Amino acid sequence: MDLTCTAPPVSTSSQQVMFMSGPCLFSSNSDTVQVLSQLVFPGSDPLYLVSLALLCSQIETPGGAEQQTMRVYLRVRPFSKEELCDNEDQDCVVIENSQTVTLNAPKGSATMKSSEKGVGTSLHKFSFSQIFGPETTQAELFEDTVKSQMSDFLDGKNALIFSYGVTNAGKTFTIQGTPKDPGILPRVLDTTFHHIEGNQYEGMDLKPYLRNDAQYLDPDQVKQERSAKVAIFASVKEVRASYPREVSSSALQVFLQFLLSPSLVLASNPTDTGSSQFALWVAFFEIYNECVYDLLQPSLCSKSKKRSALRVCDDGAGNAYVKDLRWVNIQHLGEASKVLQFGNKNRSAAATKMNQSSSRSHSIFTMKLLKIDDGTVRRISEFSLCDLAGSERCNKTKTIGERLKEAGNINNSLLILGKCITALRNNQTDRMKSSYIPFRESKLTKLFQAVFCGKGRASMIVNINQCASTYDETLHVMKFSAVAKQVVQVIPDKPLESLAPCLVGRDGKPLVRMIDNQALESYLSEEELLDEEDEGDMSLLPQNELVNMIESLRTKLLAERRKNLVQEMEIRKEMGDAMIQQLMESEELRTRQIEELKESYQEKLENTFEMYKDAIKEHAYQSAMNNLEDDYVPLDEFIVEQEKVEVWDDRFKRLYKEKCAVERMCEDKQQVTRTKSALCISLLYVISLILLKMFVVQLILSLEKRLVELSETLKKVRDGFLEKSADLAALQRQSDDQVSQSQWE
Ligand SMILES: Nc1ncnc2c1ncn2[C@@H]1O[C@H](COP(=O)(O)OP(=O)(O)OP(=O)(O)O)[C@@H](O)[C@H]1O
Repeated sequence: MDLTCTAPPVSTSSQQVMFMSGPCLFSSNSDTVQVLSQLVFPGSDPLYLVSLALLCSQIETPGGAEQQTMRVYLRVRPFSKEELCDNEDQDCVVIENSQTVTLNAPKGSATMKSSEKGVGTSLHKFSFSQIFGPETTQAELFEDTVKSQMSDFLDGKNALIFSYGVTNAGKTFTIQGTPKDPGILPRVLDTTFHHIEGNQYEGMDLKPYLRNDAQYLDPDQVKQERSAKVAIFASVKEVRASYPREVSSSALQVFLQFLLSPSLVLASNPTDTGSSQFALWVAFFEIYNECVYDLLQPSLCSKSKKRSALRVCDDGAGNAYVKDLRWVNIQHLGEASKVLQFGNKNRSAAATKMNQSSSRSHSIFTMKLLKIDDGTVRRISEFSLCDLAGSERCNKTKTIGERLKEAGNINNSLLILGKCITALRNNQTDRMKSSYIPFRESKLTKLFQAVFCGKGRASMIVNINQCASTYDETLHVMKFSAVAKQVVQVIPDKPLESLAPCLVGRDGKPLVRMIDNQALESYLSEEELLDEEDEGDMSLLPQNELVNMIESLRTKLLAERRKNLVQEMEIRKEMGDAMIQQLMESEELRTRQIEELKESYQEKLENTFEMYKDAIKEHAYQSAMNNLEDDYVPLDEFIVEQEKVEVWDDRFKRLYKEKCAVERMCEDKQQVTRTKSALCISLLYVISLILLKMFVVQLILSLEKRLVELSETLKKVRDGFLEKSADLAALQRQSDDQVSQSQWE
């Protein structure tokens, strides 16, 4: 019986809530799970609750939902010639059997150094769902890994494959391959087209909307879709024309031949498509530095335009989707290859513009298969292939500036992915413990939360190389994958056909919706229906029994509430611890980054200095070379010139000699002059001496004369004195005589 209703503005998932919460699907224990999971992931959708309930309450899976650990495959790529020349082959990776591999630390690796110090071991053993050695072909890998997910996708279930590994380990080769050796993605497309062949919906008026719904397009919108598609394909033609003809055409031919080759179609019987029709829509985007960029936006090709980041939004039912992402309807394999080429071209163009290598971003190619019956979308299944960025850590890579930021973001999103996987695993192993799962902390995990939580099957292909130089990083990748391998996934065995997507119109408002009652019944398990009957019986019980039952239920409820409270407190504490831990880790990371930044600046400075030195040397050399070119003369002219130079040289020498002679003469003359002068000076000196002597003699003579005169004068004075004295004496005597006479008298 078909149930027709005018759907209220709610999404598919909110209708799932109705299905779940009607009959008593969960035991009291699983009710706890529901409360808890709403605490941990507010808005998480009920299908996830089913999976969590299965994990936590150990109850049998209703309707036979399948539980299995996540499939983790290992692919070891062969050595390149250069790597062999560089002595990278040191038996680091030894494949023991199809599921076990041993890693031997090479000399000089950090692991070996730690083991020599007694910390850890140099030998590590890992097991995988399956190991693919260097000789594995792309076809073999596809057969043994993707096939089961491929059938899931065609049966209406979701699938996710992501390739993980260090840079240059072969992730892109595995996902996309090369034109001559196509990888998983072209093979998935090939198989899908083979499956829907003859039943393709050509209307292009039913398009994916939000995460799980579909939108009805009016003729104008269809026209817009067609012209956008034409623009993309036209641009791809231009790309092809820009390559040398023989290369582009032959490579493309091989790729298209591959795509069209029936031999590569899945060996399994394609599911019977009945009268249903199918539409395949694809999107291609990348996450770079925690920003989502659409790789199918034509504007990206123009050099001047800056590409704009898209938002990751919630559809209201806990499902993340990329808002305004371009979805392209593809009708055949040729179109698929063009879309892929266009996206890759955009990716490398953007990478060049931003000076990044494409391996620095996570690229995601998503296909949505719409199953359409009588113009109504019955179900939508999704297949995403995610080529993760290289997993190397920033302490190894010499990262500066933008590189550091990008390495930080890559490491962060991979770290969050790792944390989600670890938390999922922990929650599953210790069911009393519900750790916070940080899906919403990175765009990558936010987008794939639904798949991890039971809305599809995820598998991981771990790519490694065998190089000794990247051993430590490879070991890190292997440890991460060992955790991933333990995650249990709950995959509903039925397609979500009963939860038919909500069909919305141009304005995004829901249109009339059909619900297949048969599918609805098949979705509700026998147990659930029996529960409903039990509920009916209860009303017939006597009043006292009902009162008792209410009492016991109240007691149970109180006990549950108490338990919930304790668990909530534990969760809050764990979340707090996790946040503190994360803060400490990010602090440590920042410190390390600053240290590295310092080191790298130092190194950069030294390099720049060296560069300048080299440039100056180069410049000097170039100038010398240029001068050499400018001054070039033929040999004959050179000899003539040389002879002239010799003549001039002789002349010059002669002149030089003459000049020297003249100089010598001048010098002699000067010498004579100097001698003459010296003689004159001597003569003058002698004359002056003579004159001086004469003057002195004269002086002496005059002094002598004066002395004589003075002596004479003195003599005269003395004589005069003597005379006078004699006179005086005579006078004295006279006087005495006179006195004596007088006395006598
Ligand atoms: N299985 C393989 N067989 C042969 N060649 C391979 C294989 N895997 C990878 N290669 C080659 O190794 C090189 C590196 O591979 P690829 O570019 O896929 O690495 P990657 O991990 O995607 O690197 P990045 O993270 O930098 O994008 C390429 O030249 C590729 O062709």
